[in-house]
Amino acid sequence: MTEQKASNELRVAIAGLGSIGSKIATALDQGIEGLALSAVAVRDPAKHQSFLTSLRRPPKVLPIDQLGDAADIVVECAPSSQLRAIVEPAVKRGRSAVVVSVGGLLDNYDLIDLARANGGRILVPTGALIGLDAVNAAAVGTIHSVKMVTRKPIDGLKGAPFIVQNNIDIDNLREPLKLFEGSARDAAKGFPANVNVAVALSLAGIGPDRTQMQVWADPTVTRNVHRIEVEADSARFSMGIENIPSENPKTGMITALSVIALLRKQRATLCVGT
Ligand SMILES: NC(=O)C1=CN([C@@H]2O[C@H](COP(=O)(O)OP(=O)(O)OC[C@H]3O[C@@H](n4cnc5c(N)ncnc54)[C@H](OP(=O)(O)O)[C@@H]3O)[C@@H](O)[C@H]2O)C=CC1
Ligand SMILES: O=C([O-])CC(=O)C(=O)O
Repeated sequence: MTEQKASNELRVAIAGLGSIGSKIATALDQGIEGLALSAVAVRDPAKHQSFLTSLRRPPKVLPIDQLGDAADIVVECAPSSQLRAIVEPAVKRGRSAVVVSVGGLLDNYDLIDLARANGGRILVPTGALIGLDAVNAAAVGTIHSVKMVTRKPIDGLKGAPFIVQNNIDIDNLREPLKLFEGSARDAAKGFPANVNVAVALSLAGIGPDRTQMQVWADPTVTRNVHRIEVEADSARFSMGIENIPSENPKTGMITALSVIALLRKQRATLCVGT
């Protein structure tokens, strides 16, 4: 049954309460103008019980496919394997889905048509990256090339399918090793928990096949480092960000903050940046 709204607040549901989802839940509980946390979905509710009861207004705990019944905006922050199960029912109901496992969108691109047909929306935050406003703007004109280089500490790359399938030993590295060079689409297949940022960049710009990417395992860095070069008919720009890893070493701390900033914009009177 559809939940009745108590006010004109936008109801927000969160799928996944890991390093990103728990920060968003806390921010919503502390107060974001015009928004209220209505529901969450987790794999193991018992594990998150004490966190949820510590919130001032504990949300409902629902199965992931029911979040769209209880919310206007569903925020996906679970592993990309769950992306479809979270986003499909939400956009079918005409809801907005905020997607952080952006790489998973490439294998589920029909969700965009599904959202369009049902009045839903898919919102991709800048996440752990920088400057998607400039890339969006440049894409209104013509972008000639987008090149990105990602360097991560060893702990942030362990277990990536590309490393496992190619039997690459990164544990004993003493100097940086280029693991991958190719398209953002192929990078997302090989490093699904590491290069969502490259897919977001590609969707803002010239697409996952033309966006060029390198991935390095770098024992000399302690942060997730992303450098980007864009060549367009309106501008040439270089961008860089050095993310402090969160409690999940693969995920930069700024990712959750980017989603919170996106949520703040939903009802803010003053919005800055595109
Ligand atoms: N767009 C971007 O810039 C970035 C995107 N990401 C991506 O964001 C996503 C989330 O990252 P992060 O928060 O660090 O990941 P975590 O591993 O910290 O958290 C994932 C959460 O999803 C939950 N989960 C797993 N399976 C299910 C399920 N079937 N139903 C409901 N919940 C489930 C986990 O539950 P439990 O706690 O029980 O294990 C956990 O709480 C990842 O896909 C990551 O790759 C990361 C960094 C940047
Ligand atoms: O946090 C980061 O620096 C980027 C990341 O993991 C991703 O894009 O998946």
